[in-house]
Amino acid sequence: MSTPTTPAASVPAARKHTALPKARTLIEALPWLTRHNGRTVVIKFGGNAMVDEELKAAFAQDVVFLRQAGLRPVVVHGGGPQISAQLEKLGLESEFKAGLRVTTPETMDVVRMVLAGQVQRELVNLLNQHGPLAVGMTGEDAHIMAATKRYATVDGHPVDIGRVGDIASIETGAIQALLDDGRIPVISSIARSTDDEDGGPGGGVYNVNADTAAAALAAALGAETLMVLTDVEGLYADWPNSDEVVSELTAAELEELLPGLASGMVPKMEGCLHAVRNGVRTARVLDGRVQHSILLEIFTDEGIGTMVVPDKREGKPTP
Ligand SMILES: Nc1ncnc2c1ncn2[C@@H]1O[C@H](COP(=O)(O)OP(=O)(O)O)[C@@H](O)[C@H]1O
Ligand SMILES: CC(=O)N[C@@H](CCC(=O)OP(=O)(O)O)C(=O)O
Repeated sequence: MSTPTTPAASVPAARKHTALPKARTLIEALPWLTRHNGRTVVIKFGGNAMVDEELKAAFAQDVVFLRQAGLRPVVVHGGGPQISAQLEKLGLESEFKAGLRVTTPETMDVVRMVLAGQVQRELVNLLNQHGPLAVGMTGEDAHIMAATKRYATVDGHPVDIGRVGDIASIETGAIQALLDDGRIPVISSIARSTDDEDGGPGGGVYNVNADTAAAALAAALGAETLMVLTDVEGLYADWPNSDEVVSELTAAELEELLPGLASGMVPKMEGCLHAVRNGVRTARVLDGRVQHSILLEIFTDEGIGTMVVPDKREGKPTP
């Protein structure tokens, strides 16, 4: 007597669940998860990218996702438009020279109040909707960032723009301790002064461009990646005449382009150059107006924006 068999046609090749596409999406991210596990990522969130509530909430989700996926995200935030709005409310004017805010001692008080008391608090609160993760600090805390006076270069000449600083040194201890503890540091771009003569109102601290601060921090932390979120798609090759985005360029190529760039992009691209010249594997400028731009950039092939990579002799970047 022969053994009964089930007709082959009635055996499904593989049982498919309706949620299978979700599993596929997760599995697609596996190589990226493996590659970035344990790596530090510094994310600069620009004031111009913080335009609406949904975007801010999506930004917070992305950062928390990175943390839960085993990366070590650090947020450095800007707030230029928010500072300008507060100055206007107080009847004070905003003036920029070579892309840097002219910062009187009075302005410095407003910068500090808005960045540390308003923008940073908002980001910390958004991140902490997902758990006790974010801790906000300014560069003054635990000597994280020290700065010296910075002059703007206008028509080739140095111009005094008040309490604007350039990073002189960074102590990463407090940030590393927070990262080791599973927290997400959120840093405002204010630095303590190392100049001796400081004192009086607004004395002792400097207003640092947030792109500059993020790049310096990325280099000091030995970050894998610096991500700068802003309100354009990336670096436009021929701004403002065309919207063709430069998708990738080397440090040497960027160095050549820098003198021709307009303010706004200057501190970002200078920061990207500084980062990749100082050990950061890739520096990217992303469109912060695109929801989940961080996840799209880190976990998919469809990288968006502009990526700066080191020159070949500086080491091969991770894609
Ligand atoms: N080559 C360029 N490519 C893209 N944007 C440029 C370029 N040159 C100047 N910009 C300007 O830089 C701006 C981004 O810088 P900024 O306003 O300081 O943003 P954020 O607040 O995100 O730091 C863009 O909105 C654009 O107006
Ligand atoms: C010296 C200087 O210009 N500091 C900036 C700091 C904030 C910042 O950089 O904010 P965004 O990233 O949103 O432009 C300012 O006062 O506007």
